[in-house]
Amino acid sequence: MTPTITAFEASPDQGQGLARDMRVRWALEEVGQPYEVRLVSFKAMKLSAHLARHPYGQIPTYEEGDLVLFESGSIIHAGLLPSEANARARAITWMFAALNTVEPPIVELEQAPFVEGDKPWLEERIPMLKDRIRVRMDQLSNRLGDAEWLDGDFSAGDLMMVMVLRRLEGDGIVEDYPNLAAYVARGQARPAYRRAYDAQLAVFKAASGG
Ligand SMILES: N[C@@H](CCC(=O)N[C@@H](CSCc1ccc([N+](=O)[O-])cc1)C(=O)NCC(=O)O)C(=O)O
Repeated sequence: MTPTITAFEASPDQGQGLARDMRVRWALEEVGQPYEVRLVSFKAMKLSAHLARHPYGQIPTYEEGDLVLFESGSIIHAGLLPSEANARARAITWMFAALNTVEPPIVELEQAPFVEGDKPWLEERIPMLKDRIRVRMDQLSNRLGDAEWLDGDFSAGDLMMVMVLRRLEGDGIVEDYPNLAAYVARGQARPAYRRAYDAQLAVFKAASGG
């Protein structure tokens, strides 16, 4: 049965593959799983039909038969997790590390200008947020060293970590860590990534008449 995911009808990321449907597209492409896409408007995301799929009215969601999932981290195809039990557990560890430890300070930095843009403390807070991110970048860079992926072969842990690090594009932080910049570039060079990126970009181009 072909699964269906949801994605923005017109993504605010201008087709740059930063919205979280990109993670699901990439994972499905990695395992060669064809999928359908239901495009939803911001308005439709908050209506009952979508809220039945996603309690917060967000994207992405994943439907396959009577299975309905939300949370990009959970919608990772079993094919992307190693079959060996310990390696599989470590890949899940790295997924949580990306989503629970590395991504939160990055999202906080990204959101701050929108949420606290008019607050007097913002100017002082931005450097502090960047310092918190750099602590994690230091640790991740030291752990990755000159390895190709975080733990042996490419896994869901790497997919998530690459997508989380991409959220720093334009901040100049990842570029200060050559091994992390090369790690992200390796992820982006994967054929499955390119297919996923091009597919979500095509949606944006169609929506914007591009
Ligand atoms: N924890 C959830 C978070 C889902 C989420 O944040 N979805 C966002 C889109 S991806 C987050 C996102 C949005 C835009 C950009 N961008 O660069 O423009 C990047 C990422 C959404 O639906 N937002 C609409 C809403 O909340 O009403 C997951 O990982 O799936």
